[in-house]
Amino acid sequence: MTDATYIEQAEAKDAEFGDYIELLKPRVMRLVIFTAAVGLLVAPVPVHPVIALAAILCIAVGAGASGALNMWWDADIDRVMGRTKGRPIPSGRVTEGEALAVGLGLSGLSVVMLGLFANLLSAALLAFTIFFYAVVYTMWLKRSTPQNIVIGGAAGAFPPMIGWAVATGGVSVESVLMFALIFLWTPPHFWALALFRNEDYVAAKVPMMPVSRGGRSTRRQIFVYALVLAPAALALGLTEIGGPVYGLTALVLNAGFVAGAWRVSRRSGAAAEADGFRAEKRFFGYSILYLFLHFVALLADAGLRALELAPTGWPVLI
Ligand code: HEM
Ligand SMILES: CC(C)=CCC/C(C)=C/CC/C(C)=C/COP(=O)(O)OP(=O)(O)O
Repeated sequence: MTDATYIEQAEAKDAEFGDYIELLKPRVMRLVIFTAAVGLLVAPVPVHPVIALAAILCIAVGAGASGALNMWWDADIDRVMGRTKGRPIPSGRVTEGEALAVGLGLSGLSVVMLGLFANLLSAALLAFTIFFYAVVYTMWLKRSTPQNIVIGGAAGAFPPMIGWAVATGGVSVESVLMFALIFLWTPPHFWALALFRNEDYVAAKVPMMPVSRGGRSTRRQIFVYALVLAPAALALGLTEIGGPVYGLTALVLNAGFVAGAWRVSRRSGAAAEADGFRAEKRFFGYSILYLFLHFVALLADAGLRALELAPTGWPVLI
């Protein structure tokens, strides 16, 4: 065998592994995993670092597995949409059978391992989250109602609650508010993208809000969700895991989010088309930063408390 053949084989093998990783939707899931990790780390019960790492790995594998199941079921519509037609199944690099096997295998493995490393509640929540995204959202709601991502978005909101359950073995006001933060954030996050990817969803006949109810209604709803999201985000700052960093961060970020949503809500479809959906694209990018920084701020306040540089809770600001 020549050197060139060796190199070709090595490259083909690497590419194959990369395709399986792509099935796990790593770009979206990294923020999901981060929120789960923060849920675990800010809980008022210390977790042994090895258990914490193992649990976060299990949640990451479970999240990836649910992504593979989503890609298996959605292969037909992914083939039609410009954004997704290069994915491993539509482009023929991974078969549907392989994606299903990866999805089911990793789902089972992640749930069992989390049960062994942590506790039953967190494993049950992980199993329910995978089921909710892969079955309730992907197989049922996504193709049947414009409220698909409102209800289905709950799946993306569970991870910090799973992290919290790993540490505490329970559910609390704090974990419910972290859930609410992501749950209420999901519609503005996704509909901003759906506005500038509308043609994809029309072609694939997926009844996303802009397809079913039109741009005007979607823009108005983005603003309404931003208004409801702000108090929920601020309320998290009033709990035991809130603190000065979170309080100030949430104030600034929510003012920006409401302002951005207002701007999007005031634009006509024609104006958006004319400038290439600049405001919608910016708002979508900002939505990701928004969620990331809320969880960074929670982590920072937990750090301050651990160093005994801040008392617990909101009163520190007053
Ligand atoms: C039902 C709920 C959700 C829907 C329908 C949704 C939809 C999407 C879509 C279609 C994209 C574009 C992805 C691409 O270009 O391939 C995206 C991007 C993204 N989403 Fe969401 N999302 C949801 C929930 C979440 C949640 C819960 C998180 C994190 C906690 C999240 C984090 C992200 C991130 C980080 C990106 C950017 C990925 C990149 O860098 O390309 N999403 N989302
Ligand atoms: C722990 C665990 C199981 C976490 C799961 C978290 C979760 C449900 C994240 C959802 C984020 C996501 C990739 C939505 C895409 O929806 P889509 O399928 O409509 O988007 P697509 O068109 O890009 O496939």
